[in-house]
Amino acid sequence: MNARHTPPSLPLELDSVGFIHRGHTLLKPTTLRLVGCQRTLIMGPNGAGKSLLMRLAHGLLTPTSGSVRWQGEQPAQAMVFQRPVLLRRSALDNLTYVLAINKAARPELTTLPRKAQAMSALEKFGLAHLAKRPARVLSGGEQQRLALARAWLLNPQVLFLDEPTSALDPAAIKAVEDAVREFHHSGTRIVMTTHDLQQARRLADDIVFMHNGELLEHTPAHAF
Ligand SMILES: Nc1ncnc2c1ncn2[C@@H]1O[C@H](COP(=O)(O)OP(=O)(O)OP(=O)(O)O)[C@@H](O)[C@H]1O
Repeated sequence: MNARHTPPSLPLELDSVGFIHRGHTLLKPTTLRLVGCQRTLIMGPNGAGKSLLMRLAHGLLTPTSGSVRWQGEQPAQAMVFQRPVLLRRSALDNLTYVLAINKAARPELTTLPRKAQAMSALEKFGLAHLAKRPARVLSGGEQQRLALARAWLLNPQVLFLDEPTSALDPAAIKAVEDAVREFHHSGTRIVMTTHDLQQARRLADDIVFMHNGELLEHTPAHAF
């Protein structure tokens, strides 16, 4: 493995994590332990609570009951959404910006000049020829690869991906899946939602199955 960093050896633990909104239980108390440098795919029908579970795990949302904790120091995390949120500037500048705003919190990211790091990430994800193009005019697949390049620069120990391929054609889906493998090989733990069982079989080490705001199963991928 060509690891860029030591993967989080200590697990992420969700202990009876629940989420109630305006009297409606959207996530029933859920206990989940993610250990090692695995690729965990979260599956289930629309409205099952997949994104909710992931946002709670990432810390974007606070549970209304239970707790989310990393045993040990909280690792560096990044998240890629179904529709990438990109700034109104060039592809290259979207990347240099993320390095600039993380300068204080993550000084280790600034060992090389920002532009050189950003260009190398664009090259890695096949976007170097689009460096100067405004990010928001890129195709859906290109935007998703740019979001992945941005996450790559942050060198996350854990990458959360929320249905990153649901709006993409087969070639773009393959590019995203290859990128997920690349993150995994570099030592990043993956937590990703998908509707696509075949994709889960291609990518997952373990699968979490949700239904109606409830975690029904957490199993190794080969047993799903
Ligand atoms: N922050 C929030 N506040 C209030 N309701 C929410 C919030 N996040 C999600 N919900 C609701 O919780 C339910 C589960 O949503 P979630 O997005 O987790 O489903 P999902 O399994 O990811 O579905 P899909 O496959 O359609 O994306 C939905 O009814 C949604 O409207």
